[in-house]
Order: sequence, then structure tokens, then C-alpha cells
Amino acid sequence: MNSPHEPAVAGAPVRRFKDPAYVEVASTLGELRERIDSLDEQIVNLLAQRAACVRDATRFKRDAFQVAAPARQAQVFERVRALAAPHAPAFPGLPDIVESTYRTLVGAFVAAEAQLFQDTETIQP
Ligand SMILES: C=C(O[C@@H]1C=C(C(=O)O)C=C[C@H]1O)C(=O)O
Repeated sequence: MNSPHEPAVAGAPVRRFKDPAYVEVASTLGELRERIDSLDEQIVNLLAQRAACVRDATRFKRDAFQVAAPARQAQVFERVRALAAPHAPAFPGLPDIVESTYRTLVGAFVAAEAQLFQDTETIQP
């Protein structure tokens, strides 16, 4: 049966990994959540910087196909998957998680870029 309570943030762990080589990140769940919150701040900040680049990329596009740039999207998905691959031994499935996250992310960025495209005008035929 499942516990009706959220896990305690202070106090000792209640389980351990069977792998004797496992390296702990922190000693309490509270400490892990502080690290996660800090990483989320950095991730959101980096996403905002990425978003600014995507917005600026609009200035170099002539139409909706160029906004979507499917070959570039495929390159991005392959690249982030490769970047995640060395981390898979520590977190199985990370390449799949990263790729699917980027597919969602880039899909939303392209939709936003298509909207921003409406706010631009041609300066070079
Ligand atoms: C930023 C661009 O525009 C779009 C957004 C992309 C992205 O978020 O990585 C990639 C290709 C395009 O779909 C670009 O063409 O490079």
C-alpha cells in the first residue's frame, strides 16, 4: 500500500542502491531539493538566453519553412542526444529523456518563432 504522506525532507534515507559503487549526491532529501531548485534557476535562465537566440534567428528567415528549419531541428536532436550519452551509465535513459525534452522544447520555440515572424518585415528580397 502507498504511504499517504510526502517523503520527509530531513532525516536519514530509507533505502539504498544495491550497487556498491553508487555515489551519493547529498545526505538529505531537503538538500537534494535545494540543489534541484538551484539547478532549475540556472536552467530557466539558460532557456531565456536560448529563447533570445531563437527570436533573433527570425530575422534570417524568409518563410514558414525556414522558420521550422527541419534539418536543423534534426541536427539539434541528434547533438543533444550525443551530449547526454556519456551520462547514461549514471542515469539510464538520459539520452531518451533529453531528446524528448528537446523535441517538446524546440516544437514550442518554433511555434513562438512563427508568431514572432508576424512582427517582422522584409528588408532584403
Ligand atoms: C533557432 C532556429 O529556428 C528554429 C528553432 C530551433 C531551435 O530551437 O533549436 C531550430 C531550428 C528552427 O526550427 C534556427 O533555425 O536555428
